[in-house]
Amino acid sequence: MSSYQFNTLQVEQTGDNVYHVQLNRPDKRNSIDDDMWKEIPQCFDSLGTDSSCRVIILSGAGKMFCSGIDLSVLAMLHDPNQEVARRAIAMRIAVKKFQDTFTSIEKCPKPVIASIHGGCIGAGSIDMTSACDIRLCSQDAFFSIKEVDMGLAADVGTLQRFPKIVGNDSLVRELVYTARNFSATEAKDIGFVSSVHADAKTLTDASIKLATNIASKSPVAITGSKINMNYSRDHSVDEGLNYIANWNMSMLQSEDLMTSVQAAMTKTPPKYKDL
Ligand SMILES: CC/C=C\C=C\CC(=O)SCCNC(=O)CCNC(=O)[C@H](O)C(C)(C)COP(=O)(O)OP(=O)(O)OC[C@H]1O[C@@H](n2cnc3c(N)ncnc32)[C@H](O)[C@@H]1OP(=O)(O)O
Repeated sequence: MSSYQFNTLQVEQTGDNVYHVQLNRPDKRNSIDDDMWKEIPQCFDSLGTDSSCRVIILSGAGKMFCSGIDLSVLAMLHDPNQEVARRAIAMRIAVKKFQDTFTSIEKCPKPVIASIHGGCIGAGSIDMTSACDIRLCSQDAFFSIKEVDMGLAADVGTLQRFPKIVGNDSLVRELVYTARNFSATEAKDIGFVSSVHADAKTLTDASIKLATNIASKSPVAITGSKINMNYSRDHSVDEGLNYIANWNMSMLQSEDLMTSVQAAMTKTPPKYKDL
């Protein structure tokens, strides 16, 4: 039995150093209720410091990946008994907490692969998966930046992360303003997902294969790459170069470097210690 126990997430180790986190409210299409908002950061914070974990796969149980925020959570945000300023301050705290949920995925020092099948809607779509490192999907996947249809501007990551991934401002605005569904093929064409697989089974197999490959690499190199790519996305080239120079003044002294060089010279597969 997994040592990770949650109400809304199922976590299991699937092979060497690879963990699989499933959103697990299939009857409610994995919509994100209060528990799930809280448990996602608990889960990713714990896996981030678990030395047996090098790569994480994130998927949804049942018919689809995720149908966004649980609509009852959205409805409950209004407290008519509070006066406007107190209500606004409470709302800000709530939004920041929701944001922190997905930021925990981005801040997790292990690569996270989103494995998306079926619907990927609203908070569970671009918001959550833009915070992941890599996205794979099945042919039946469809995506929608649904927020404007709920009467709100997306506020938990889409408007900040998605444009930097896709790099097509015109299309991003079209998808945000229309909330229209877009297909797996379109997601691949715009560079949001890296590959499309025939069905959920082949998607899972491909996700595990990719995760296993990454998990076989030096964990020092992988975590350093993630942290530095995240930093560089939000800073100038000069600042990014400075950051990696400071990072590598210690990390280049890792035994992983010698292990890798030796493995290359002797043509044997390298074996790295857990972090
Ligand atoms: C501060 C704000 C922070 C974040 C804001 C985020 C905004 C968003 O996330 S916007 C997106 C909101 N989500 C939606 O609008 C999706 C609504 N659901 C649907 O359109 C459909 O259910 C579907 C996802 C397309 C799935 O259709 P289908 O497969 O036919 O299943 P259903 O029979 O419709 O649903 C089964 C069961 O699940 C419940 N459910 C589905 N989605 C949600 C949801 N988002 N919230 C709560 N419940 C949901 C649905 O009610 C059914 O429940 P029963 O009890 O079986 O009736």
